[in-house]
Amino acid sequence: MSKVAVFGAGSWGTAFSIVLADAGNDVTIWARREDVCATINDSRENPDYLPGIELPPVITATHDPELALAGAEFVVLAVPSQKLRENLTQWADLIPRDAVLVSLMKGVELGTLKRMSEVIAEVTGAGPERIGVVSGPNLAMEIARREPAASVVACADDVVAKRLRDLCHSPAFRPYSSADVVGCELGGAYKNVIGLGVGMAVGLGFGDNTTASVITRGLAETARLATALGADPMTLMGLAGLGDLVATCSSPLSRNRSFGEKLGRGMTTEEITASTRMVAEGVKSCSSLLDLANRAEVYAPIVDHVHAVVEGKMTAADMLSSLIDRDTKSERD
Ligand SMILES: NC(=O)C1=CN([C@@H]2O[C@H](COP(=O)(O)OP(=O)(O)OC[C@H]3O[C@@H](n4cnc5c(N)ncnc54)[C@H](O)[C@@H]3O)[C@@H](O)[C@H]2O)C=CC1
Ligand SMILES: O=C(CO)COP(=O)(O)O
Repeated sequence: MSKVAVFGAGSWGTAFSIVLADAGNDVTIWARREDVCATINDSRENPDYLPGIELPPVITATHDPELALAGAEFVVLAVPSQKLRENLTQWADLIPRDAVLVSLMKGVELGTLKRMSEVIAEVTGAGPERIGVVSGPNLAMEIARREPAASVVACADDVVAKRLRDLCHSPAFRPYSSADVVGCELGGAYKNVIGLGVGMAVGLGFGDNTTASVITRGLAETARLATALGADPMTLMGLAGLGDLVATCSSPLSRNRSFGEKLGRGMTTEEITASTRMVAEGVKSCSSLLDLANRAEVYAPIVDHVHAVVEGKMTAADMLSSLIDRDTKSERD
């Protein structure tokens, strides 16, 4: 049994805490809101994010980071990507020096264009052997219901990747280890943007040919950027690439796909953002991924077009016409 601190009591932080508890660990969740801590501790539920799911007794919640981090062997981070730096800066000095930091987040920081593992390294000074990533087709509500699913746990250090694998292998959750942190993180961040694009097509009333085309060309685009930035292309063919893309783009549970669907039906980004409490990471990361692609001189037409719709510079209908209108080219280019 390991002692794990999970920072973030949203959908995925809470669902992954269930996985960790089912895998035999002692889990303390840090929640930003004290009322969420009280509800988790008293009612064994987190109704704002996972209504109807009973949390195992081994999970407790606290608003005090020091309490959550005391003796923690693993520190799991599950706050919105754009909020990681400001939060982690406050917690960094409290983190035990030998604890492994694990990112559950799927985004790229605006401005710095850093992946979450890079933000973690910068803020805490932890080396690559102390930083892991979990990414795969893991819609929080399905995981919380213990529906069978697999995922990838990546760390540059093979021994630590295997420890992470053991840490979260539960009766319903099967992790595979990998050394490709870059591929897993970029696969996870990019699929959110492709999910927005697919959602737009659904919102416009288009069918499976359109969505399959966006998914497949989205995967090509993801692999193009990720490999240019050092990822193994095979990672993108695996659970953290294709697997996550399929789950996100097929599921009405995906916040990114749902957000895109509303854009496709004509709502604005501001209207949709105001109507939900949950994060759709692609709305911000489309901008940072586009900047990353431009910096690496990688052609990224889907991210470019999704970004234009999110920014209100193009309608979803014009986005799809414009993507089709482009000069034709080889499928492998
Ligand atoms: N929900 C899912 O199915 C999955 C989500 N992820 C990723 O996990 C990360 C977290 O997402 P979710 O838990 O789904 O989000 P969520 O929207 O369900 O919850 C976000 C949590 O962060 C907290 N939060 C919001 N603003 C904050 C701030 N300024 N400082 C500190 N905490 C703040 C909220 O109170 C909430 O507890 C994201 O990067 C997401 O892409 C990854 C896999 C699955
Ligand atoms: O990452 C996810 C599934 O793997 C969750 O997707 P959404 O953030 O779009 O809900």
